[in-house]
Amino acid sequence: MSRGVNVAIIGAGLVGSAFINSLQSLRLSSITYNVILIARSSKALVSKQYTPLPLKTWSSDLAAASSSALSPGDLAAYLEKSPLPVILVDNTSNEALARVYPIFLQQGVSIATPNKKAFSSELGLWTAIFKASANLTGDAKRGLVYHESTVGAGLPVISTLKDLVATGDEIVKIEGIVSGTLSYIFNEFSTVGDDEVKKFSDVVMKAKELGYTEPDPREDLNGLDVARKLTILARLSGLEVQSATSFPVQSLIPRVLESVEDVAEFLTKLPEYDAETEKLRRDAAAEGKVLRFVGKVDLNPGVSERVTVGIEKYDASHPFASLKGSDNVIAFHTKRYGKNPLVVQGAGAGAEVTAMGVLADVIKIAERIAK
Ligand SMILES: NC(=O)C1=CN([C@@H]2O[C@H](COP(=O)(O)OP(=O)(O)OC[C@H]3O[C@@H](n4cnc5c(N)ncnc54)[C@H](OP(=O)(O)O)[C@@H]3O)[C@@H](O)[C@H]2O)C=CC1
Ligand SMILES: N[C@@H](CC=O)C(=O)O
Ligand code: NA
Repeated sequence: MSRGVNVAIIGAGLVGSAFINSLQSLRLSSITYNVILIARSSKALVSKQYTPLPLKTWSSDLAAASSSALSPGDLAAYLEKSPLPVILVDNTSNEALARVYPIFLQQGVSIATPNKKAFSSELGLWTAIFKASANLTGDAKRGLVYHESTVGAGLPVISTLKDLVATGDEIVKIEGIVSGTLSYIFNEFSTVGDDEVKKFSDVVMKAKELGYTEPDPREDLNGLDVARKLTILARLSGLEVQSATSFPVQSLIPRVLESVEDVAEFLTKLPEYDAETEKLRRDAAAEGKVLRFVGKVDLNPGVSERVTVGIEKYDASHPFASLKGSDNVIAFHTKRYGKNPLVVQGAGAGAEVTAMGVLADVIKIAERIAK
């Protein structure tokens, strides 16, 4: 007899839509995935009897839905009564939802998510999440939490790091380009040869159009998105990083625009400050170098700043200089791998590759909990 899980999907934007489409085309699965809830910020489709929602028409059904989005409390009450094990798929970047993960996990709801907020806010939330989960406790009444797409989208970054640590390897240093947006921006803006010089603000707009940026692109430009990812990598490596703002992070937001509240106004004004980034690009080019936005976790003894995030200059011959598109590259320097780091590279942003990571997590959870 086939086993099944119920799936509740919060967030149906770029990643959420791609996730629902990928879920529909799942093949060769012995597990049935019943979607019982799909919500965006103002609307929700909810199956009151926990029967599967029809997925072919989900988008128009959601647009026509009369229910407003559920509060985290109402969502928890609804999921608690599910007759099958439940996986909550959080495809938002909402912090309030991330903060109630411990409650969902305690009541047995598992979570798969690309939302970095839960894992990169204060250390207490990270600890509460894993204490409440079955990941650490092994308590089958609790939920599991998987978050591969929080770093490097669908690239196997989190799973690789967890495997290294679980098998007793020692992390020495992790170094990489972990923002699809900033990778794309600098790969286009600061190129080897620099034949055709592009405006920084034009490339930012293009990255937004391509769906690489956070819902608010300033979270990419101010370095916070990279800082959040580095916080996650550092914590998984054993460093008790207090928060994503507890180490040096370089921002690319012009100081004068820091106080602008509205995103649209910010993007309209950004071209007025192109000269600042253009100078950085030209100075690097004069040394035969390119600019790249890099994050590092350094566990070598004696290093004072364990985690750093910012612009670095690289020779044209360096592997970071020849990255393409939104590619991420993450080098794991470990005791076992010695002088040649384990390197993971490929598209690190975009709806399809991010949804792939989330769906792979959902499958891993379902294989453990389906009934
Ligand atoms: N895009 C990418 O390449 C990658 C994204 N991620 C992460 O994936 C997540 C989603 O990103 P993306 O799809 O690009 O973002 P979008 O802005 O396209 O989608 C976000 C969705 O979340 C919904 N939402 C926000 N708050 C709530 C809420 N309180 N209740 C219900 N729904 C809510 C929005 O509703 P509404 O439609 O009404 O606005 C929207 O549908 C983010 O955490 C991001 O960091 C991770 C890796 C790569
Ligand atoms: N905005 C992020 C999306 C993935 O986390 C990025 O550009 O990498
Ligand atoms: Na990943």
